[in-house]
Amino acid sequence: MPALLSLENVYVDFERDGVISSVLDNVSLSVNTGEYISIIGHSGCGKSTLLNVVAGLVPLTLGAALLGNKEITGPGPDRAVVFQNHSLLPWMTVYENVRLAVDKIYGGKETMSQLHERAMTNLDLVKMTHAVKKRPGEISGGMKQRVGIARALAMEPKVLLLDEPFGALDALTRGHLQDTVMALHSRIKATVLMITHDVDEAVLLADRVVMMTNGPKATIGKIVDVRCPRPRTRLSAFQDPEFLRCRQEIVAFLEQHDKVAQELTPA
Ligand SMILES: Nc1ncnc2c1ncn2[C@@H]1O[C@H](COP(=O)(O)OP(=O)(O)OP(=O)(O)O)[C@@H](O)[C@H]1O
Repeated sequence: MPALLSLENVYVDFERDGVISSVLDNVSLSVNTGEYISIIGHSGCGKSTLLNVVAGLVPLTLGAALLGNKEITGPGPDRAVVFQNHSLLPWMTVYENVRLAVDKIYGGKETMSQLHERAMTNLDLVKMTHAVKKRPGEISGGMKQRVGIARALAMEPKVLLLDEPFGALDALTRGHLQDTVMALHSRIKATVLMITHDVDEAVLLADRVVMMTNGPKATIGKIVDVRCPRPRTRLSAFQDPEFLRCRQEIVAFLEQHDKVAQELTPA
């Protein structure tokens, strides 16, 4: 089966005040339909840059990024991004925030009741129909992330891009949202690329964990296949030797690439 998404020898350089910095150096990755990929690596290595390449927000310096055999040349409705800091429009209700995305993509092609149905179905998927009339300022951080995910899902993207989607949440809310995303992934067979700093989260959710080397000139250092059976629960995963094997491999990789700790260790 051909890959849904392929990054082929991707290089990204940024230029600031005439100084060029090479952030990504020869990154290649193929992602199949329905796969859940976690991306982990030390701060500043280039994870968001990689995600932004797929989102079409960052141009490549060299190489190719293909989605369904078509070159990615800019943002498009086939890719939806959920950021860490929920980017809901504060003056709109929960419903209006989701409906806006629905109208943008399906407006003019579907009836009003179909558009309404789309917004409500996706709010129902993330269990937020009780708060449709509330504004973002009136709901919790976890709820805002749920709405952000509903808005992204409502676009029916080929790929869902999650940039540290649970990073700003407390542990309990984070756990609930991880469960929601796991359930959604198995239910709608979404293809997901998720950035996280949390090793357990990376393993729990993913089919493969992509580990990036430190920048500048970051690349993919290692990929771990997570063979824990699905559906997964936190409890079953944490007792699964396969989960622990993956966890150990990632922690070892991150420690090996931990520049800060190495700088702090006396010679
Ligand atoms: N538009 C840009 N122009 C110039 N430099 C940039 C730009 N975007 C990112 N960078 C630089 O590229 C490097 C990688 O940034 P990026 O945000 O991709 O890393 P990250 O791994 O996602 O970081 P974190 O884990 O801290 O969120 C950083 O040094 C950053 O300053």
